[in-house]
Parts: sequence; structure tokens; C-alpha cells
Amino acid sequence: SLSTEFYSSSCPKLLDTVKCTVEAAIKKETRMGASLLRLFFHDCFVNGCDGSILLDDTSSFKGEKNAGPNKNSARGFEVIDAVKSAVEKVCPGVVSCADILAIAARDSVKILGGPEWDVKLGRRDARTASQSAANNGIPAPTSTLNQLISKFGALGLSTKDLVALSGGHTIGQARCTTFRSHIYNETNELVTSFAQTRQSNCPRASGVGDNNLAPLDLQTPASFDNHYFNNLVDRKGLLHSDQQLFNGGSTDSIVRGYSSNPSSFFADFASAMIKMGDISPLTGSKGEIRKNCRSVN
Ligand code: HEM
Ligand SMILES: [Ca+2]
Ligand SMILES: [Ca+2]
Repeated sequence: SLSTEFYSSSCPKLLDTVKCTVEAAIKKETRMGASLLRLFFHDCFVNGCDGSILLDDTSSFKGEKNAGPNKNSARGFEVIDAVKSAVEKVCPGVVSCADILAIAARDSVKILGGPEWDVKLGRRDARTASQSAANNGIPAPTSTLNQLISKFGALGLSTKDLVALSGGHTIGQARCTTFRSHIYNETNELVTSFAQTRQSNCPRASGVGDNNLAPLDLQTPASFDNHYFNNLVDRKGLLHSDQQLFNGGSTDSIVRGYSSNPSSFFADFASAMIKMGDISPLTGSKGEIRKNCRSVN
């Protein structure tokens, strides 16, 4: 099983090396912290946290990068490459890409002001990836609350984990195409002024402005805080799936709790990230330690 000490003798400089490269990337572009956090989520939800999302397509298999939830959307692969080369310089052939992603996600949250946790390590890298598993496993922004609960439940994550982890939307951006129908057709769930603000940069007609960006947290998209939950209580959730967490259902009370008590959100987010990081890792002699995160050895 995974352990926080996994590389302490085989690569004592690992954590400092990763942090240094992630810090530089976030300094260059704040949004990168959000993108790295999301990459880890999209890895863990497809055959576990095994670095599968990092593999480029080849002639013999279709990887996950072009699955619906990732295409024109998942970003940060160059940063993971940069971290991997820095790590290979200090301890060649020792550290998996899956673990690098877990550390990069943890560091991103911390650098942007969120909670800290000791990251468990010892994952190995998959030798394959699955486009169809990515399409089926990663929840869509059109999901209902029940669909979200069951997608998380299928991976051993509770309803509370679902709400806490959705708090990842306290940072980062979404494209118009992912929230258009919510801001035009579900205005009954939203405060009018918010729907209007978002409509102003996301035209109603599909195909127009599809890639225009809006912040997932309208207040502090570059800080990891609990404002995402305040927004939901104020009926200013950007995605349909966000507002589903506070729309008269069973999760309203959890959202209210996190909106009034930031430290309970931080504590629950940290434990849910550790739980998500534990989803079916490859350990022992399974998988491999990739030399290049984009391809199998
Ligand atoms: C609950 C189900 C979830 C759904 C339906 C969902 C959906 C989405 C969508 C549609 C986007 C915008 C993508 C784009 O327009 O390109 C997004 C962005 C993002 N998601 Fe989620 N997400 C969910 C859960 C999570 C979780 C669990 C995390 C992390 C713990 C997370 C972290 C992020 C981050 C940080 C961004 C912004 C990325 C960036 O700016 O590059 N999401 N999500
Ligand atoms: Ca995976
Ligand atoms: Ca925020």
C-alpha cells in the first residue's frame, strides 16, 4: 500500500524538486495550479491514479487525452513533463509519473492558499489508457445530484467527499460550452444578475464563443478558499453540476456547513484528496516507472 515515506531513501530530494518546478509554473500562470489539480482528479477517476491520463495517443490505442472531458480542456501536461525531467536528474528511473501528479496537485492547492497534507506515494504507472473509461468515468457538468453521488460512490467516495472535492472549483476556469445551457435554461436556479453577467461573455448560440472562459468561483478564482460554497448558497454556481449541490437536495446542509466554516472544508478536502489518491493504485511489480510520462517504456 501507499506510504508517505516511499521515496525517503530512494529519492530524498523528490518533494523539494517537484515543489520548485510547480511553483515556477504557477508564478508564470496562476491558473496552472487549477489545471494540475484537475489533471490528478481526471487521472484517479479512470482506472485509478496510475498516470493513464498522461499517455499520448498511439497507433495501437486511443488514450484519454482526446476523451470528451479532456479534449481541448485538460492542460498542464508540459508542466508534468518539466517536473519529470527535473526529478529524473536527481533520481533517474525511480519516481512514477502517477506520484508526480499526486505531489503536483497537493503543491498547487497549498501554493494557492489551501490546506496541506502529507501525500501518500508508491504508485506505479499504467502501461495502457482507456478513452472509453474516461468518457464513462469522469462526471459530466450536466450530471444530476444522484448521478454525481453514484459516480463518486462507485469509486468508494462518499457524498461528503463529493461535496468537499467539488470545492476544487474554488480555483480555475470553465469554457462557455460547459455552462451555456445552465445560464440560459436554468435561470430559475440562479440569481438573475449572475446569469446575465455570465451570458454577456457566453453567447446563446452554440458554436459562438464556445471557448470563452469564466471563473468557476466568481469571487476568488486564483485563491483556494471556501468562496465556491458561498457562491452556491447565493445561487451563483457556474456549472449545472455545481448548483446541483445546493438546489434543495440532500447535500444542501454540507454546502452550508462549508460556506460558514472554512476550516471544516479544508480538513474534509484534504482527507478526500488522500482518499481519491488511494483509488486502485498499481503497486509492487505491477505497471512500470515510465521514463517519459507521455509514453510507455
Ligand atoms: C463533481 C463533478 C465534477 C464535474 C462535473 C466537473 C466538471 C468540470 C468542468 C466542466 C470544468 C471546465 C472544463 C473546461 O471548460 O475545459 C472543470 C474545471 C475544473 N475542475 Fe472540475 N468537475 C468536477 C469535479 C472536480 C473535482 C473533484 C476537482 C478536483 C478536486 C475538480 C477540479 C477542477 C478544476 C481545478 C478546474 C479548472 C481547471 C482549469 O482552470 O484548467 N473538479 N470541472
Ligand atoms: Ca488513471
Ligand atoms: Ca476561490
